[in-house]
Amino acid sequence: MISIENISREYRSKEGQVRALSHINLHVAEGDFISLIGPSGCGKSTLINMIAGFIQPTEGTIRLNGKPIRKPGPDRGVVFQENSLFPWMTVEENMKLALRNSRKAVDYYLDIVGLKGFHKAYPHELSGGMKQKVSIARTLALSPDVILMDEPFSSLDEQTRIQLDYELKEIWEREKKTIIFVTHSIEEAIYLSTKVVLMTKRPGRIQREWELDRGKRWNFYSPDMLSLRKEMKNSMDLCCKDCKL
Ligand SMILES: Nc1ncnc2c1ncn2[C@@H]1O[C@H](COP(=O)(O)OP(=O)(O)OP(=O)(O)O)[C@@H](O)[C@H]1O
Repeated sequence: MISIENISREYRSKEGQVRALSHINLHVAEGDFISLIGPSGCGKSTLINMIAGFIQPTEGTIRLNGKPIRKPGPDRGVVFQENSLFPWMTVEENMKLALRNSRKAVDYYLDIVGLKGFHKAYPHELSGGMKQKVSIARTLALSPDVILMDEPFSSLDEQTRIQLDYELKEIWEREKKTIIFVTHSIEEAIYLSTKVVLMTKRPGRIQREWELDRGKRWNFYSPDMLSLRKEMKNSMDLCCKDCKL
């Protein structure tokens, strides 16, 4: 579905050229849940922003269903870390912006994220987790081919994040979505993904990929989670001795 072919990206800044990503190759199949992990500044957001079409690669091509990505489009939905709702609009109004006023679709997708009955609430009346659920509902309602999520739960407390991870996994399974997800949490990546991709420190390259069992029910504190976490952490320490995740 998505083919990332030999992508590199440089930025021009006051300090000169910054090479953020170098020769990234990755294939995402329909129904995959891919998590990108790696040290701060390794280019995870850069990669997501290129798939979204917000920025262009310096070298290489990204294709969606065979066509090169040149700009943003409705075939890709993006969920950001926070603050993507208009504060002066109710939940329903925020969603209708995306949905061209379909009340039925608002009801359907609010129900999916467990926010039935919150139509008339304003963002300031919702918790952080609920706001992120509205952002997810709005993105789902657009029926994109792929959903790009850049640290969507990182501003939430741990308990809420674990709850939203659980709900996102249910939604992904039920709605059969393709998701690319950026996180700093190895456990979250293992819990959610069909594939975890570890990137090196800048310039970001792919260090290692782990294919995970699609149907597995992970427990955050079970021995298999802890041993895989350790393996991933060791790989990361090897590729960037002085970085922290
Ligand atoms: N607009 C820009 N201009 C110049 N440099 C940039 C720009 N955007 C990103 N960079 C640099 O590119 C590198 C990759 O940044 P990016 O935000 O993609 O990393 P990241 O892995 O998502 O980081 P984090 O985990 O901290 O969110 C960083 O060194 C960053 O400083």
